[in-house]
Amino acid sequence: MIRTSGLTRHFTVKKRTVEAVRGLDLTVDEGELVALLGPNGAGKSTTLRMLTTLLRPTSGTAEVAGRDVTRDPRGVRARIGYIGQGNGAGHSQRARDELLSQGRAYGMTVAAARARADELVGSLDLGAVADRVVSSLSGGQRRRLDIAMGLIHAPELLFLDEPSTGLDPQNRANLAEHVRRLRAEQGTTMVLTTHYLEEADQLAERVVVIDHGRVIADDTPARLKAAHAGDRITLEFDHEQEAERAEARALGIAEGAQTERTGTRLEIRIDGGARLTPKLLRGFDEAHIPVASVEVARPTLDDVFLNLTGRSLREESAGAGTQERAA
Ligand SMILES: Nc1ncnc2c1ncn2[C@@H]1O[C@H](COP(=O)(O)OP(=O)(O)OP(=O)(O)O)[C@@H](O)[C@H]1O
Repeated sequence: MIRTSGLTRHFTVKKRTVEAVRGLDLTVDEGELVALLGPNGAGKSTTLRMLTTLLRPTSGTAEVAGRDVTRDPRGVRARIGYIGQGNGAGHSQRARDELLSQGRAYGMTVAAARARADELVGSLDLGAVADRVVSSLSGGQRRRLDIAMGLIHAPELLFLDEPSTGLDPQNRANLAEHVRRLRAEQGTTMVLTTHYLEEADQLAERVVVIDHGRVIADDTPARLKAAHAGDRITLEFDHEQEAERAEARALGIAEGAQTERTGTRLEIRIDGGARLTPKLLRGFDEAHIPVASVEVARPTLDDVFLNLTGRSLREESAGAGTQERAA
């Protein structure tokens, strides 16, 4: 469904070259639900904009839905749906009419557009708001309408750029549920970008981790976590000295463990941490090191990112949005 080779895009900002996407090789098969995950500025939107023909690659090739993005952009556009970041100003049309206009813009007959709009209003749970003007819809409803608009012409492939940005956690979960259902009901191949770790983890069958314009990992969330991150055991002690002794003891018990000590806290990363914890606690007990508290956490995609780059995706996303842009 998508095949890119060495896809690259540079921008020139104040005589400096920004390498937004550098030699991206990506394959997405029919029916997949893939998330491009990365911090702000990683190159996710630029990749999506090249795949949807909104931006010409500097070099490399991309074939989308069987057409080349540079040689046949119209052919690509006819076969895909694209939902960009946010939709700006409110609209004075009713939601259902907006959908019908969109269908007509794609050359559908009134009857076909109406039938398809009804179907999408049903699958995206828009029945209660379909006759309201768009500007009066909530963020979550608006986002669902955006998705319906992107799907009106029944594209084989749907691109969603940061679909849940700006939504509260409940609406985000709700949107994820709708995306999953759409996939199940309509079999549309979907590629979405996100910097929400939980969203990528729960929604996508495959996560492509992008950093500095390159793919640094590409697999199912479960396999990424198994390959790149262990469980995290966090221990608290009453005194720093105890944490120090516990660290030495832990390294003797848990071979291959990675430890990090901050004051009275000791963090241990290791595969199978949950099963190892009782053994560790027995070891500390034997050495007369009293443990104040213990917590075992399964790895997250953030741990994967941390392991691959030495940086946390959470911190990067929190401090987002200060990059320069030019047209
Ligand atoms: N039109 C542009 N002009 C100049 N630089 C740009 C332009 N668009 C993107 N960039 C730069 O390219 C890099 C990648 O940006 P891009 O928007 O693709 O990242 P992203 O991963 O989608 O981030 P976000 O999560 O913030 O949307 C950034 O350094 C950005 O500043």
